[in-house]
Amino acid sequence: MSATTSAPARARVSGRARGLGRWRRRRATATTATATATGVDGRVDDALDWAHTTVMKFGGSSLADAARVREVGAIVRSFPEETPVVVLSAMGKTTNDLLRAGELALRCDGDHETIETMEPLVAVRRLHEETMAALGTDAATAEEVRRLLKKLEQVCVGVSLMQECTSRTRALLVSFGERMSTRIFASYLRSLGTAAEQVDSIDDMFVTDDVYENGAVLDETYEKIQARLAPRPGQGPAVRVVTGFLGRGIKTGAVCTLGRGGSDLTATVIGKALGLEEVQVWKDVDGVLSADPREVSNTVPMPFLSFQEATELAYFGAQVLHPHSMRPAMDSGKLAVRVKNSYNIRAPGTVIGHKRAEDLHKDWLLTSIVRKKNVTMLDITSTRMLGQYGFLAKVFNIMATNGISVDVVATSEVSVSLTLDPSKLWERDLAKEELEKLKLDFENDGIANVAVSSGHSIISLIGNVERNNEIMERAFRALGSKDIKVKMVSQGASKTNISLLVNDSQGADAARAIHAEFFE
Ligand SMILES: Nc1ncnc2c1ncn2[C@@H]1O[C@H](COP(=O)(O)OP(=O)(O)O)[C@@H](O)[C@H]1O
Ligand SMILES: N[C@@H](CC(=O)OP(=O)(O)O)C(=O)O
Repeated sequence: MSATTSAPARARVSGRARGLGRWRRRRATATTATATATGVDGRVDDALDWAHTTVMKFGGSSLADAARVREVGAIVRSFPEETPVVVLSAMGKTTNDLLRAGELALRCDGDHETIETMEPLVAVRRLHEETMAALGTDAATAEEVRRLLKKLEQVCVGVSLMQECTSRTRALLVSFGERMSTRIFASYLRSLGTAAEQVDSIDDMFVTDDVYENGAVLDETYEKIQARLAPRPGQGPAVRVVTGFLGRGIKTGAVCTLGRGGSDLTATVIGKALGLEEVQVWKDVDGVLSADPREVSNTVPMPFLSFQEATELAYFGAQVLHPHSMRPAMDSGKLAVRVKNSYNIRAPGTVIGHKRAEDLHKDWLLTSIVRKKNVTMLDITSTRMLGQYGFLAKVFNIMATNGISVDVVATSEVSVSLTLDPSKLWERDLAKEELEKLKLDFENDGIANVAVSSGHSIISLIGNVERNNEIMERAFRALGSKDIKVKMVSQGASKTNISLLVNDSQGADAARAIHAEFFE
């Protein structure tokens, strides 16, 4: 990475370096991985050395506008001894705007002018134009970004003419966000004298199955990343600025996303592919917090989380991490994930790894409280007699044939209560249809009677396996004091997570009461 730094940037970076000093010194000795990589021609190349590579992911919250892009540039350049791979999400709320543009286009009649002036498209264009103007983006990049903006408009015209916005189209629409942010950022780094190259992850790199808006990353991706990011003979090191969130479907060749928040997963997949020891995920909070800060005040950051805790937390609804993003790190055996705050770079952040460090948190009880809203519960009661075997097998078989995933389960011999993953039921009509079919499947087979109720919250308590009795006792005391009724309790075999079901209307109060009991 080039050492050329403008005066203001240098001042900022050196100020920060004091705060980052200890962490960086430790990183310098820790990051000595030498990966065995496969070359472009498929040859295994033992000489490839990723020792000076790190992966840094910045989400939309870190890239809200030109000022934030400058800050992110300063962070990237404050690791002069390394050549990072930078993974970026779309700027600010661009992904949401692009989805809204698709929806609105459906209500237009294909008229170019109406599409061009649609509010979400105007917002996307304005944000990217203003950012480029403020950063002095080079002419070639600005032209490329404008070409993308034009193409985006054409896709919206297509949606309004065809009068359909399919999952495949939505994936294509949102891809413009990451394709623009990475180009603008790479150009900005170059303008500061840092060699940088934009890389499209949809361009022979991330291969997914063909689930357009929630693609699973396929194994061939790992070799492709090594080939794509390998240093090129005769070229000096350059920061690679890679689009997060995106891949290409293996059969259709269509642009696919890795699901909302999927750039975290892009980063850990790259970290595993390059055999690294740490991936940094930069957010707008001081790490993984004890609860959602938008709902609970006085939250505190967790210094350490195990992969299992982080996965449970993400799966049960904490927006801070993508639910699948821990898997590549877990599989790699040596990769840790560090969550840092791009707005407060001195905060140590959260390290997510295999082992809880002995000296941290000896007395820890509860790690985090997560609330998942809008949950539907099924109460399934067997119509057969006690002792009937195979009841649960039949229940889960019916769930599987209906393609509905289950979150939390509590059973007795003749009945089972379970909650359904709300992401599966996000369209109202579909939810109704799916639920009715599900009920019929149970009742037609004469297996069970089903009662469906919605509007629940799952409060998940991620905590210390050894001290579950204490967690339960104190949580129930806190809920009791606020008169909050618990409708279902479930504790997984892993015991990392205790789940309590309450009414949505009491969900936020429940999270606050439990948080106050354990953290305040
Ligand atoms: N337990 C939690 N810890 C930290 N942040 C959380 C938690 N639960 C919810 N959040 C929210 O997640 C946000 C960060 O995630 P996200 O918006 O996806 O970041 P980014 O866009 O930078 O990837 C925070 O601003 C915070 O409001
Ligand atoms: N831009 C995508 C992908 C992503 O990871 O975003 P973020 O890092 O801002 O959560 C989204 O909004 O889902």
